[in-house]
Amino acid sequence: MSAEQGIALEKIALGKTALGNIVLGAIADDFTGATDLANNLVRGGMRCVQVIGVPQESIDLQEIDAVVVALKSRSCPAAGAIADSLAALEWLREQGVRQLYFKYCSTFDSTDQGNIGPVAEALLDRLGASQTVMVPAFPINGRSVYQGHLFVGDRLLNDSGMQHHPLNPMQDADLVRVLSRQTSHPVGLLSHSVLAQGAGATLDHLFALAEQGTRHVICDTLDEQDLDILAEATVLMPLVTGGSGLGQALPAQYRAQGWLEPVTEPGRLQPASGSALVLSGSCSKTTLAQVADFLARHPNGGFALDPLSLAESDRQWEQALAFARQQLSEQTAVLIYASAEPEKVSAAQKALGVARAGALVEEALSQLAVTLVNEGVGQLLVAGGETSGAVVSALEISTLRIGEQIDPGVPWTQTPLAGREAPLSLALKSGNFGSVDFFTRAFEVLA
Ligand SMILES: Nc1ncnc2c1ncn2[C@@H]1O[C@H](COP(=O)(O)OP(=O)(O)O)[C@@H](O)[C@H]1O
Ligand SMILES: O=C(O)[C@@H](O)C(=O)COP(=O)(O)O
Repeated sequence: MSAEQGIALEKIALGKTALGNIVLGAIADDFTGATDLANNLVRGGMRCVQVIGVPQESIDLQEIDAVVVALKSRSCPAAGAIADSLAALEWLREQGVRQLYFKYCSTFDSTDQGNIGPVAEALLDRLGASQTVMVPAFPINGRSVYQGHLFVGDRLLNDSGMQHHPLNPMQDADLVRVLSRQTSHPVGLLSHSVLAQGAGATLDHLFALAEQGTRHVICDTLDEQDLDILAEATVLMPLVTGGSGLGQALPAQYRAQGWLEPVTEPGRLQPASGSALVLSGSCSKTTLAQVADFLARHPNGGFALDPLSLAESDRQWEQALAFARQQLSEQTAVLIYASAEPEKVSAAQKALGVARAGALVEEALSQLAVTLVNEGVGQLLVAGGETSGAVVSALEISTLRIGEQIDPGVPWTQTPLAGREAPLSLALKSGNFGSVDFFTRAFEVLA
């Protein structure tokens, strides 16, 4: 980036963001997404803390380079998502962050009603900024964008399994079109042919779009090198948005700006203790394969929950609890899951409604987590973004330190819990992340 471009960028966009010691403040629309971003920042050499919601009390942010505020704002009505995101923005500004990052899903999880467009719009307005980039790509996990179309591996988004998502079925891979349905402002494209010319050409294109009033720019991204170019071009923007991929490239740019000190082992945690439990409310294709792999290894180790039974009475929940207690007392692996194939999910949703079916599952898994953690579970793996949000809220967790990566996008984290001497080790797995043996291998990483 030339000096003129840097100055011009600050002039058109830097707005009123306070400059402080914390380099990056992020607002994540779900809890697994938050740990995914935090994981990449830690791997980039940033000392990072994840807070659950906007902290009500002051927290110690000394020797912290990045703070990720985890919200549950992906699937709620847009007005609530905007209000929560703006509250997070205000809190982060009070901490004096240099750059803001709105983290959403690498599969652009949203509906025509929002929430990505309306939230990005509200954040730009509040910052007095004129433009932001949209970078959902996460190449190491197979998410890439070409001519504005999102791919998962070699499939277009709408053919990747995401078209069956229980809460936000993604039936259009053209992100310019998807986002245009969520905002009244024009949506631009940074195509790969421009990006390939480097950060200078990228910035020129962004400026040209800004002059035409284009506030949101979907960015093509094929690989890690593209992320590096995007990070170089956007390091001075007040607000960037995307999946966690851009977060893996930004720390090097912060170092180049002289904003980061070198640290050793930014992600070291205490040794894990207590028994191990897996709870899964994700119905994503990857999770379904992980559930099947676990059940093949432990034919008697799994208990399936069904929202239709949960709606009738507490009986199935009590059976699940008894099953988990028995398995844990025998120190055998245990998985409680509601994860089901699309046909089964739609049947439950038809009978109960989408929201009620989801809420019943989330409540059942959360209450199992609360009971079993109280009884000695110390290593808890939760699969699913909404599911993780529900479990973490029920456990009244307020902060997470980020530790070792299990697979790209999923680290172990640790949190102190009232009434427990040792911290709880917690892994929050995004639905579509992780290798097929994730439910087994995650605990080997901790051992
Ligand atoms: N069998 C089921 N029928 C209907 N809804 C379900 C079922 N199992 C899980 N759900 C709901 O589907 C949603 C899955 O979303 P989430 O936890 O974010 O998973 P992912 O990370 O795969 O998107 C949750 O709200 C969950 O409660
Ligand atoms: O960016 C991603 O893909 C993840 O960080 C994420 O947000 C996934 O969401 P869930 O699949 O709902 O966990």
